[in-house]
Amino acid sequence: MSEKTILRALKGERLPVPPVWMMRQAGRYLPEYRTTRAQAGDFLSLCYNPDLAAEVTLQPIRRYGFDAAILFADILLLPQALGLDLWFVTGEGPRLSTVTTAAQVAALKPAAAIHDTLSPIYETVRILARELPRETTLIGFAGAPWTVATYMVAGRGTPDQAPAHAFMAQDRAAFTALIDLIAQGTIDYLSAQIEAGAEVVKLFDSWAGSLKGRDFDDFALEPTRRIIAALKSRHPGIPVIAFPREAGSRYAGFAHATGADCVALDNSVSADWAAAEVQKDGCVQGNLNPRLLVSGGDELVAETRRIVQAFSQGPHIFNLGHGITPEADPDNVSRMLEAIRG
Ligand SMILES: Cc1c2[nH]c(c1CCC(=O)O)Cc1[nH]c(c(CCC(=O)O)c1C)Cc1[nH]c(c(CCC(=O)O)c1C)Cc1[nH]c(c(C)c1CCC(=O)O)C2
Repeated sequence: MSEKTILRALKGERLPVPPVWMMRQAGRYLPEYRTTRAQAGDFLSLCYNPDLAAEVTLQPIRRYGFDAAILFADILLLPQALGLDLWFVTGEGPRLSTVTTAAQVAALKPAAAIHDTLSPIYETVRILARELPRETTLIGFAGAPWTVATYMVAGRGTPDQAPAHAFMAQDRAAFTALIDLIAQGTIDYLSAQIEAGAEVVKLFDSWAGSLKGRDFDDFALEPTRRIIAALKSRHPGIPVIAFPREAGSRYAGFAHATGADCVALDNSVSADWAAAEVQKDGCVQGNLNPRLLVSGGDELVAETRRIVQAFSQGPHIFNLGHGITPEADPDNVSRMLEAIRG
């Protein structure tokens, strides 16, 4: 059987050793990333430089032999392509011009215009499709509409997404129009990544946990369902991973309701619960606390083995519950891989 291990797991196959990759595997914990980033100048220049973005995507593959590479880019490039200003403040994070009224939503560019800004990203994907080892799966990605909207409304990351909740409460129709525009842009953006060579796509809904009840249905579940339905009709056979982070009990049934082929789990849910309630609908991924790659030791090995064991009865891709942090020790990643692969 020569099909790539990640694609087999995404089709529902249970593998004796789970395939593995890590959220944020190309990043500041790697000295070679810091060197290339310095060469690019700043983070956004790195994202929009296809040769250097492909280089940093390949670095963790060379060092660790992960089963998947994730395109190096950012979820906030789409808001920039829709007309917002975007910049990164060193040590603080992203800043954007904001969208807080119906008139500002109406003034954004149409989804069809995004390719003018995003075409270098498609070039990165084309380079990677040529250069990756034949056993490595190439994952494209975008933010899910709610998470992207939280940054567009607040102009930055927020602990509780209060500005987006306030916009929603004040003018639900205008907020819905914003979500719809992002969803359409996301469909076009991910389609272009697939056409350039992405074999799997992932939707990051990092702030899904702050949506409750009907708001979760309207702004996390429904846009994800719509994006997946459109992608499946344009690109049958391309698997989609959904990451509704901190969805808690709403992880149950999420794959079924949205059509996702795999649900990525954060580290706040129990692996045993997720094995029973989420994995019964298909492949799962995630759950290791990224803090353990900073602290290492026996706890890292024990937790890694516990997660492998908990998900061993069904389709599973090993991953973290969130991105690896800059403080992580690269040697701890090797220890984690040894605990998985033996
Ligand atoms: C919310 C979000 C963003 N970006 C992303 C999310 C969703 C996942 C999550 O919840 O973490 C997704 C993302 N960001 C990045 C990737 C690249 C692929 C990979 O995982 O290796 C991916 C998939 C690179 C990045 N995106 C960013 C970096 C660090 C930039 C640097 O080199 O200084 C990287 C490698 C910057 C970024 N980008 C974003 C923030 C809030 C920040 C600042 C925080 C930080 O610095 O870690 C927005």
